[in-house]
Amino acid sequence: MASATFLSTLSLANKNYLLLTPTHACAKGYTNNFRVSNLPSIVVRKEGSVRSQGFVAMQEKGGSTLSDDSRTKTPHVLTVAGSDSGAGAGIQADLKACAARGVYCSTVITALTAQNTVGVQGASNVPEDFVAQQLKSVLSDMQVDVVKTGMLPSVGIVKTLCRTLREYPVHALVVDPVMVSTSGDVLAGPSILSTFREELLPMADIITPNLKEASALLNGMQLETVDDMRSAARLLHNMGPKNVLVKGGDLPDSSDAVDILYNGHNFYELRSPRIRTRNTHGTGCSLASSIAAEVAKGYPMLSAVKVAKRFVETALDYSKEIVIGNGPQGPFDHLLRLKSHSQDCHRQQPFDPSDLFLYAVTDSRMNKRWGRSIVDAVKAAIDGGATIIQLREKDAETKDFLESAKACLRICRLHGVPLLINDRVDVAIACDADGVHVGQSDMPACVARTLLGPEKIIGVSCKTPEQAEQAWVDGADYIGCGGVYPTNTKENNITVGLNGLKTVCMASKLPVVAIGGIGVSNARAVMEIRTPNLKGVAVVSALFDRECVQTETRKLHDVLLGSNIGST
Ligand SMILES: Cc1ncc(COP(=O)(O)OP(=O)(O)O)c(N)n1
Ligand SMILES: Cc1ncsc1CCOP(=O)(O)O
Ligand SMILES: [Mg+2]
Repeated sequence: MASATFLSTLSLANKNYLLLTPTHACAKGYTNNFRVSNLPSIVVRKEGSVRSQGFVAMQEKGGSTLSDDSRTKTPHVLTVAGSDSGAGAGIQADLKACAARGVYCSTVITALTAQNTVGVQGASNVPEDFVAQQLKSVLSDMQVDVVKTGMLPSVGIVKTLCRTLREYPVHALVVDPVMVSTSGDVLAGPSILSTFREELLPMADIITPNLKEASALLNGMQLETVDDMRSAARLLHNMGPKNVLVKGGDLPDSSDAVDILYNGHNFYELRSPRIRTRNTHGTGCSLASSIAAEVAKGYPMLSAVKVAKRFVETALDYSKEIVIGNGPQGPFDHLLRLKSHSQDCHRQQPFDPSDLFLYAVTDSRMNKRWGRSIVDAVKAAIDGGATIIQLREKDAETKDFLESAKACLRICRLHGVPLLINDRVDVAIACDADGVHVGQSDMPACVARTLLGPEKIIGVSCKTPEQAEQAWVDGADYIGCGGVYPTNTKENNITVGLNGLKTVCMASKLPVVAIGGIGVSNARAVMEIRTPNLKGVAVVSALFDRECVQTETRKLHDVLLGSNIGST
């Protein structure tokens, strides 16, 4: 029994853990995973001088152990690097990469560079003692899991870093041996090489040189083939780092990007198609930071490198057309969003409840019956005055649905009409639709919100005030209430009538659109229930089970305008 050794219990992720001092743990020989009474496993590690003032608990996680304290389980990377005023590389890239990978990132700045997409116009080193002060501030206070290094512009700064890391050991050290910027400007001169070799590399868990850096560290060795990269990785490994990733991005005549990872036992050739883009500034920093982030989360090195490489490739691919700066090497977008924002047709307006005014909901069977494509149906509805479109394609194959959705989205964006997808949150994400509509037995709105993010529109079908309240709590933007009248479009649908609609409207904190059996003949009666949050009508058959969608939409539009309600 360990009852005499534990001081208290620690709650992490709703589980209780025993908390032991390093002294107790070591006295008991608890230097590895163990199980005490009915509490879950804990690993306790004896720490260096600063950490031993507190208690360091380490949660068992697939055999991998990372430090943590009782206040937070956030993985933490400290980047020690230079600032890039253009924000494509350096500290700024590291912060964005870590944020994108969901890891906290603190920063020690070693140099300021005046830099843009053209090149480096100036650089000013931070004094060594101030680098030391920054390191101490972070490492003496925060539980850093992984230190990642970038631009280390002087021998003194490298030595300061190594000294501080011996004083404040961390779980892992990722060294990106930055020497020359992508524009060809020197960021750390040759004088630094021997200190790298003798002091920093032996402490590293991984180093990530590109061909030029690997060659510089190996006294100018020529690196032109994948075999050369393997030889370089082996020679660099002899200098002491646990892993070496030689990046072959500059390898001539290769349609693939080939990197070689060597851990002293095995070589891994990591190949991926080369992404043709000018926006590659900061890829090295971002890759190293992403590796650090994955290691901080507890991944083994091979997985960390694979995930990091995939992340950077995806970001490059998403960003291949963005235009930032006039120089030859632009930055890329770590958060994978700039691409869609940069498109002229991106929906720029937030959700406007008045968009619910004339809500056209497509139906694949009706379109088939009338021999029209979904795209033609959507075009006609917009031409007739529809103010929002929902694709409700119950029978479509996913691949076809996605293609149609993309085509419809282009039309909707041209006309400033929001496009929502019924039921299929996956399709909405894949085509970057403006939102989704979900029913009571579809994906819960709160889950859809998590997947779609804060900006997308989410509608929920509600027949009762309780459901309307839940939709509000779940973060929906509007509710659809019906069937107001009997309908053949949706099987076994309960009709709530005008009274049911009114009851839900009165209770709802969200704007409401009425649905079910609504058309030219009864739309006015629906709008005349006169509750302020009833904003419009959603219609399927009265628009799409007709010969001319545009004419029917136009007629309904006129009726709604005539009712003069809900249009503001
Ligand atoms: C605007 C609007 N309101 C209600 C519905 C119905 O959604 P749901 O209850 O999920 O039923 P299906 O449409 O999926 O059969 C809707 N689609 N749109
Ligand atoms: C999808 C749906 N949800 C409640 S009623 C309904 C069908 C509406 O179709 P129609 O407008 O043809 O009655
Ligand atoms: Mg549904």
